[in-house]
Amino acid sequence: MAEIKTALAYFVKNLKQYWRALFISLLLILVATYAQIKAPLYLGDAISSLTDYLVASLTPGGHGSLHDFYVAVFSMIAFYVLTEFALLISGLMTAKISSDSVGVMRRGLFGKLQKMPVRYFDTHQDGKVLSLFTSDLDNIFTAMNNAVFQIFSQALLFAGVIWMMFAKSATMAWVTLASTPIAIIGALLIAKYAQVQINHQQAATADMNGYINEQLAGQTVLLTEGRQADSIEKFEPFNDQVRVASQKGQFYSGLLNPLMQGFSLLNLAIVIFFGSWLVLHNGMDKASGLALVVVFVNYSQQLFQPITSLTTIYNVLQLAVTGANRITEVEEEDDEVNNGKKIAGPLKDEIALKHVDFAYNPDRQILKDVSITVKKGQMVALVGPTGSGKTTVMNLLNRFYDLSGGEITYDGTKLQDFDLYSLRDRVGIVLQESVIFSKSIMDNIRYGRPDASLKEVQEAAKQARIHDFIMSLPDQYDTQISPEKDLFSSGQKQLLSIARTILTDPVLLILDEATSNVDTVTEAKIQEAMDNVMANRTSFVIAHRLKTILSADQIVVLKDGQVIERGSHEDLIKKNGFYAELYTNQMVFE
Ligand SMILES: Nc1ncnc2c1ncn2[C@@H]1O[C@H](COP(=O)(O)OP(=O)(O)OP(=O)(O)O)[C@@H](O)[C@H]1O
Repeated sequence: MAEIKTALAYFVKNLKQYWRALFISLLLILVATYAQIKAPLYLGDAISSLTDYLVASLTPGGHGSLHDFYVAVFSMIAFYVLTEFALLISGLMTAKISSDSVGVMRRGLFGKLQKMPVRYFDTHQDGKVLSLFTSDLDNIFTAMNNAVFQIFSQALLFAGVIWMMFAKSATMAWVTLASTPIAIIGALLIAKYAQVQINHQQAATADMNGYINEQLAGQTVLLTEGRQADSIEKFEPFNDQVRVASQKGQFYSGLLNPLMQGFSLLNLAIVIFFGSWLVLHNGMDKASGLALVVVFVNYSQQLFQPITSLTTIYNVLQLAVTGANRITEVEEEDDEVNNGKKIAGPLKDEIALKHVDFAYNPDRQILKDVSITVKKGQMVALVGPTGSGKTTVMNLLNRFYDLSGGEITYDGTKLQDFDLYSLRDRVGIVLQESVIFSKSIMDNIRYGRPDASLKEVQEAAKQARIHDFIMSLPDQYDTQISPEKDLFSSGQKQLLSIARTILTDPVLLILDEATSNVDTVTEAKIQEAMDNVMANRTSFVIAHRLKTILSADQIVVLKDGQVIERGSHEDLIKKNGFYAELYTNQMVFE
């Protein structure tokens, strides 16, 4: 019940701006339903007036008139045309309302994701976040487009037909309704079984997608290790699960229509048989009797249409309710906290981490009492074994997470006191894994400063040592990059992100040195590019190749989240501790 309440609240929120169109659309359905249940009455009139005419014509000396017959036939046609016309317009309006409102929902969800803290993306699989857009919003669209209005129109039709039948003849109405309870129970049972199978099918598909995702992500390892046959063999059970579940789902859903057809025919037989019997034994005149049976034959068919539709819709609605609940869950997540009012300006003095403690999860502390000060224009290098917390320090400087203890200050002001976006505007980050967007090279470089001119972009690319490569491409800076057209090696991608960072001219630079194996020429270029971007800039560098940080003003050695040594390269070598050992080991392999 709570699920339905949440889903309703979500729909009301996103549909309220369309209330006028919705109202007109529902009104049209009302008109269509009224015309649809009214039309059989004119069919009855037509038959009875035709019968009267025939009887009169066959009586010697009598002559009948076809006037009433024509009126009835034209009225019937007019009502059927009205039905279809109103349904057509309402259908078109529904399609527009559904696509517009799902567009609003999509925009709302996408906007919400942009405001989420990094922690949310750490703890949620990309595939699951994406399925909110692909699967959940699609289910909502299907439900809105096909189901929501159908419920209204079919429920109205069902009630209207029953009302009309009783208005016309209560006895015949009871005869027509006699078999419907069994039909409704049968339809509900089938819908319930079909739902169970659809749930199985969805779960099996999610498992299979997870497996495919993992295998595709690890394709290179899979090929190198020659595990293709094993990968295919392990895929089979997942595939089988989906196949069996979808077969069963289709079987139960497929049963519904024939079963309802069967009930409808049975009902038709009852109506014709008992109807004729009643007419014959109730002393009704033949013309009216015949007309009454024909009218009820029509109603009996109209009665079964809503039962079939409503049970088919049930499954569609179920999926939409689940989708709306999943999206609401995301929308209710807290936004990234941004209470600070101060606007970060150019750095005057220093950035300092003071006794910083931090944990991603409460049960495991990552940083313990870390203190680092970097003066304006200085370069601090962070070194340490893998998992020692280097990237974590960088994440905190950009306020991707809040601290558990201690503080980080920017010219003496705590990071929380700054407006988050102004702070991040001042910070430039070059990550190990460079991010490239499906845009032109030009737009990729000026991603952080979309108004930059070609000259400025080229200057940044020159400093980043990637300009010559770009100029060697046929479309140069207009070259479009896409996942299918991966022109850059990982080293070149890092040069491109260095160019992007140079262009934004950040006050504080965070640089995570690429660990990927790049050739020596590219490595030298990366080094030059890094030197260029760091020149006269306050910077934090995570260094993996220690020879790149020999000139750092301060080297901070982290181990298990704690600072164990600090000083210049010479100081640390003299100290002959952890850093000296690390350095000596690397030099042996260089
Ligand atoms: N988002 C996260 N959620 C939970 N734990 C995390 C998260 N990111 C990192 N950790 C954990 O924090 C610890 C420090 O990780 P971090 O990435 O800061 O190390 P690092 O020194 O940068 O390592 P590397 O040199 O391998 O990049 C690791 O034990 C890691 O498992």
